[in-house]
Amino acid sequence: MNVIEARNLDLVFETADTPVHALKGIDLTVNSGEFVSFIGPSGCGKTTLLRVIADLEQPTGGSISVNGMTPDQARQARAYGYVFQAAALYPWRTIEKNVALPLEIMGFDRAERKRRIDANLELVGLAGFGRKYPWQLSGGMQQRASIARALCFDPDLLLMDEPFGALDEIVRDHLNEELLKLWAKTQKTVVFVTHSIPEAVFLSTRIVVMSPRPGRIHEIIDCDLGPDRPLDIRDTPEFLAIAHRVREGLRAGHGYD
Ligand SMILES: Nc1ncnc2c1ncn2[C@@H]1O[C@H](COP(=O)(O)OP(=O)(O)OP(=O)(O)O)[C@@H](O)[C@H]1O
Repeated sequence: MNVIEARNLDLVFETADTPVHALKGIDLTVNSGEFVSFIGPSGCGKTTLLRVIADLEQPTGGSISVNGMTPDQARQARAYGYVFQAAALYPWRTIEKNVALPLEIMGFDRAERKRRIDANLELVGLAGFGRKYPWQLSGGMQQRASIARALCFDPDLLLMDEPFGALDEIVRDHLNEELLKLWAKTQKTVVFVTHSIPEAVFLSTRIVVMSPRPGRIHEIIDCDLGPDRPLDIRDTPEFLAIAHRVREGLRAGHGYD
């Protein structure tokens, strides 16, 4: 089943001076269970495209559906969980209270909230940390908590905007492995924004290479490394060949103007 279907999508931001053509002619289909990454230079529209899927921005042309609905209907049906660049946890709430927030808004009763909080903190490796406050956890743990919050109402689709961009490489590697396991276990569809070629190749089933001004899809690269990907797969010729294709695509799509 198609989870996301974008056709000839356009988005122009009207600004005080010149309009910014953030997305142009985007055609993209994401199928159920895929892990699709958007990669491209800063300002090419990766975040904007993710925000259009999440109904946080309105396209100025073309069409898009999410789970067969408009983005607005999909948002209201809680079709997706969204993970931001920064963990965006409320500092005055404990980790479990932060994870509980969407569940409170959706009206789950106390027992069901507790069941889901425990299950999702366990899933992201934070069992036992529910009573801590965000500032008592490392950056990587805070980002795991924000993933637990996005997963707690069990959406089929996870939208992730550079969730590990601010973390050091060792923590990032570890969370990449954990995310891959979580994806295999839950069978969710993931759309993931990144600047990192190794991260995109390690995680994805397909990589969408974008180019700037206006933001377009330059190329979509299949990443058929199979579901079992230990970190040292990054040293294999297959991995390096895909990384090379992505780098070439980025170079070709970039005007260096
Ligand atoms: N609300 C807005 N108003 C005007 N211009 C905007 C707005 N949001 C984004 N833009 C512009 O649209 C373009 C695409 O931005 P976007 O944040 O999607 O890029 P990106 O590829 O995610 O960048 P980065 O990798 O740096 O996060 C940029 O030129 C940005 O300045």
